[in-house]
Amino acid sequence: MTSTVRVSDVTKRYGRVEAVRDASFSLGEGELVALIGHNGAGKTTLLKLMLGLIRPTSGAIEVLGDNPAAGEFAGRRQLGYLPENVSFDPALTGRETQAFYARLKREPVAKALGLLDTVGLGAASRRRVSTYSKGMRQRLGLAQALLGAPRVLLLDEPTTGLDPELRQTFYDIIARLAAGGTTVLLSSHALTELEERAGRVIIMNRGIKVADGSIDELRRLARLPTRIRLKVAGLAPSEIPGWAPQDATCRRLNGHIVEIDAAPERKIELLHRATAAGNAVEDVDVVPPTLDELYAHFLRQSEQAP
Ligand SMILES: Nc1ncnc2c1ncn2[C@@H]1O[C@H](COP(=O)(O)OP(=O)(O)OP(=O)(O)O)[C@@H](O)[C@H]1O
Repeated sequence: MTSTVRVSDVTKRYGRVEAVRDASFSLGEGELVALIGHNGAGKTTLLKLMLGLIRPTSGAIEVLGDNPAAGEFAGRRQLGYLPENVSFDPALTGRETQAFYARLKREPVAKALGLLDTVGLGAASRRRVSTYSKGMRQRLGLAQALLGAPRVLLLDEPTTGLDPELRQTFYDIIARLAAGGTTVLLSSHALTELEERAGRVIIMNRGIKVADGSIDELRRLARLPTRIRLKVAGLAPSEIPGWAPQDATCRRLNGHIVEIDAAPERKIELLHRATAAGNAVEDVDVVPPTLDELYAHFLRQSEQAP
């Protein structure tokens, strides 16, 4: 996979605050990567470094083969950015706004206006931005970020304030871009919606990268238990079935459900036990650790590190 972004041993200090400390990672073509972390974890700082808006205190950044902070950054036209708070001139229409940004980026205006349809703003494009809802302004921001078919797309909390349907449209658009080879990096707090969508997750805590991998890789590393939920007939209200392993945590969820925490390597054995002849198991759900739980785990681990 060709790397489009390389962050090597980057530290960014603001006075005594270390916004980013010793961060290193590469992003590849076609990757859809979520950058997650608490407020102040360093996410926006990383995006600004990649955009060349600020320079690292130490370390090096390369975007599309260039230093983004160098005066003449050739890759800039292939870089799309959606800031956390998009703000546009309220007196301009959607079309006028998009045309303005197209000229700034030296892109053909007609093609740029077509992007308004892509983000579902075609019908509202002749209305003033002052009449747009938050979600519509966010779509306009995305249309602006998509100008010039970027090879790298940086999105700062792009789904905040979007309703579920818009979120779906939004993820469909960026998934299509990633499938076409664009590197998409999005910072977010919305962990549940990222779970099935991000191919890779980078977790930041207090400026430090504390985890980096696909959700499956993070699950393997974290070794958190998988919850096995079984619907068992004929149990008394607080009864735990005799076949449940003594050394595993078991709990009752409601009248019928027994929930067992299974270490990753014991999942299959437990399912065998549960479904062995004679057991009254009527249904089973296997619930692996969620991104929320993985995130909490890696944060805890980094806080406990010496
Ligand atoms: N221009 C600045 N001057 C001084 N400190 C700054 C500046 N920009 C960021 N910081 C500090 O750097 C740290 C990281 O900030 P950053 O904006 O990167 O966090 P973030 O992860 O994007 O947070 P959020 O989720 O709240 O947007 C914070 O402690 C912040 O106060």
